Amino acid sequence: MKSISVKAFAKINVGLRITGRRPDGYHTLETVFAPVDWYDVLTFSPADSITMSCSNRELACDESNLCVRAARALADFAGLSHGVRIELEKNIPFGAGLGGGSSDAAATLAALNRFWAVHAPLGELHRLATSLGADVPYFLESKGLAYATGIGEELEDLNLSLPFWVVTLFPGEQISTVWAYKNFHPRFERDVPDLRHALRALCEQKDTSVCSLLENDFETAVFEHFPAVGAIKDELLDAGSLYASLSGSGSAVFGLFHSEDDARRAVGRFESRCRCALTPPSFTMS
Ligand SMILES: C[C@@](CO)(OP(=O)(O)O)[C@H](O)COP(=O)(O)OP(=O)(O)OC[C@H]1O[C@@H](n2ccc(N)nc2=O)[C@H](O)[C@@H]1O
Ligand SMILES: Nc1ncnc2c1ncn2[C@@H]1O[C@H](COP(=O)(O)OP(=O)(O)O)[C@@H](O)[C@H]1O
Repeated sequence: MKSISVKAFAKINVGLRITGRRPDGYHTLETVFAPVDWYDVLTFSPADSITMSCSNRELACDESNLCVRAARALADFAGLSHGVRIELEKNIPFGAGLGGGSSDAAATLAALNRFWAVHAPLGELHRLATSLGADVPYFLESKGLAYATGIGEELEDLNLSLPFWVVTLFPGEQISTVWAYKNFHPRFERDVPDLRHALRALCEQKDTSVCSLLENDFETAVFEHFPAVGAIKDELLDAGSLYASLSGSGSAVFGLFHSEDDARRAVGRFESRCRCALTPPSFTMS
């Protein structure tokens, strides 16, 4: 069998409201995931056992890696003892709130489902994905903007796309998701229209007045503990972005821009200090 290579894209959260805490400790939330043009490349080749290598030596390639965990979860589900060699070209920063690990896990599930001819039904893949991480189903099931509730695994395709240039910056701080969920300032009770309304107005009418509804509930705690991250957001606004926000639990920050020139100028301003990605309007994962 031949090798196959696939891209695993990063996401940003356009608005993120934490709405409650479940008895198992997980938090319920309301968010909109959007894809950005920053991706890892995974290559799968035949092998006798499940093995993995990665272009970034900082990332463990053992049983803790989400690619290996996804491969094992699928093999266990299918009752197979097949092997695979996974090579990960890691480009997406981790501990960034960009979902890179979750995207790698989803790409592994989808690719091995074909590579090993498991043909697991979608419902089963969704269950496996959720067991690997709350963000994993998004990468498995969507290519564009998706509205997420539950713990992030209940998804609705919005059939919308962002009509803006997106500049995504990684300030270099690695922030653990567990830390962020322990330290955010809860605001569970809120009487606001749901994020779908805001996204529809923003995408269909370019109505930027709705941006005030797009808070990210991690920002206060993250900016208190990592002031440099808050400063990057302020600088993005200063550079002309119509809206800027932390993505997920950080530390990545993104800004939306009307014009390509302004977005490229912003990249030029930050690229010597931060890893950056520029995403064109109406971007989808493909
Ligand atoms: C915050 C978000 C926003 O999209 O993304 P990131 O910033 O990590 O990219 C997600 O909720 C992260 O999802 P994901 O990274 O898949 O989380 P998981 O691996 O399932 O969970 C890691 C830990 O985060 C906490 N957790 C995660 C999701 C959730 N809805 N409630 C939680 O409380 C739990 O303590 C859990 O043990
Ligand atoms: N394939 C992978 N890519 C990235 N991180 C991984 C991977 N496998 C396991 N991890 C672990 O998951 C953590 C969170 O990674 P990631 O999902 O990229 O960030 P975030 O949750 O901030 O979006 C990393 O710090 C790392 O310890």
